[in-house]
Amino acid sequence: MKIQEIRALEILDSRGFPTLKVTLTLEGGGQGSASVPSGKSTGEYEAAERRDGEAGRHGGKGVRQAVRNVEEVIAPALMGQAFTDQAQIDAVLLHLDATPNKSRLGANALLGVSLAAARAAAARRGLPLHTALHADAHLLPVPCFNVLNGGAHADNPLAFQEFMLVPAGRPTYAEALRAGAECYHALARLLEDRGMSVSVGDEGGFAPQIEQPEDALDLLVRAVERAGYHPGEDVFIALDPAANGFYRDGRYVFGGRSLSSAQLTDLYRDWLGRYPILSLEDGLSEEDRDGWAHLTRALGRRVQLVGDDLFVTNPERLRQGIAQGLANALLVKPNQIGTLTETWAAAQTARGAGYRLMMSHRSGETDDSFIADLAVAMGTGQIKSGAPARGERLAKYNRLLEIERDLGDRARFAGRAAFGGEA
Ligand SMILES: O=C(O)[C@@H](CO)OP(=O)(O)O
Ligand SMILES: [Mg+2]
Repeated sequence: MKIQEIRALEILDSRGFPTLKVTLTLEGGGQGSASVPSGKSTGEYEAAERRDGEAGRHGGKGVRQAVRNVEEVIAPALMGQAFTDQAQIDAVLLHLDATPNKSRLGANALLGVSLAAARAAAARRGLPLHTALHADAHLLPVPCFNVLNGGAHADNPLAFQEFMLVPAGRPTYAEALRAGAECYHALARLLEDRGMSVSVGDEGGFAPQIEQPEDALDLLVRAVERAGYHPGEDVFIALDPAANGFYRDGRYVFGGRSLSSAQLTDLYRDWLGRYPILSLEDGLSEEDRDGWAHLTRALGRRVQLVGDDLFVTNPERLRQGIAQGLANALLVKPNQIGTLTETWAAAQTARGAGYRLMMSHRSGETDDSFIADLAVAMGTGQIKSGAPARGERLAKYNRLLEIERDLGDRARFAGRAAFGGEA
């Protein structure tokens, strides 16, 4: 395939900040577009977004330079060349940028082109994206709904960032989505009954004025029951404390507490006995590698331990972490690394080591649903895309409904097995 044209456009993300959308056209037909998300609680070692120096009229820093890099550097280098596959295109992107963290052209510029190319290639073949990426993909991921927001994603006093409901015990993806939405509404009624705010955070989850993570966990369990589901059978819990956010001078400071790494691990162990928790992401800071090793030894057989900031979807950082016995699952965020090929490589490295995979959105999102198809193509068995409300979150969840319907009898819902462990 030969690339005929690549255009980029500065658009706004779900927080009203600039990001970019790339459209790539192939010679002889086939066009694809992709929009790039943006995180707020970013890991230290994520690939660098290209942002302009000055805050623009949107209040956030623009991506005009990233747009120019797509149109003036990347497009001329790719146009007219014949490519046989995605890996070749991504290799040229890496070569053009030639920095370890994509800071020259910007991981946002590279990813936009990389994903748009995948879409264009699928369109040319007349295939749905998930099928084009992996021919017999048929595993529908368990959706993890972030229904209570804290940390960097909300202005409430809750230090832990994400409290997710995981309807892993439902029979199909569509039933899981329905359960998530019903629990979300039940939670709203519960909060209203208690006179608490139902305003929402960046990912569409509620952000009431609570401070203690245990209060949030209790609310989740009550909401599941109120919606008529069984906690620990139909619906489970996943957490993303995003512990970098409350790590101060070697201690974890939240809700009036100051805990050592070992004490926080003990607290998590206690919660595993009290709440139906299936998954714990970034339970400790990325800097606290000894703590991570201890956490993994202590709880890794009982619960999924996901590395997000810890691994930043980077195959090399993941390899180091695996060698040190850190975590047992990888959070997959394409924009942390910058190309589709490297995202696959990270996922494959994780799989090879027996680590599980959770596909993930960013807190700043667009209506692009690429990660829904990618989750199916990779067979991650898990996806988190925020609350079951707000368009940019539902773009992914609703896309998965279409995929499940289109796969028909071949569709399989990953269910509880996707999380391993005993919980
Ligand atoms: O920490 C996370 O997992 C993400 C997505 O939920 O947040 P952000 O995109 O702000 O890094
Ligand atoms: Mg995270």
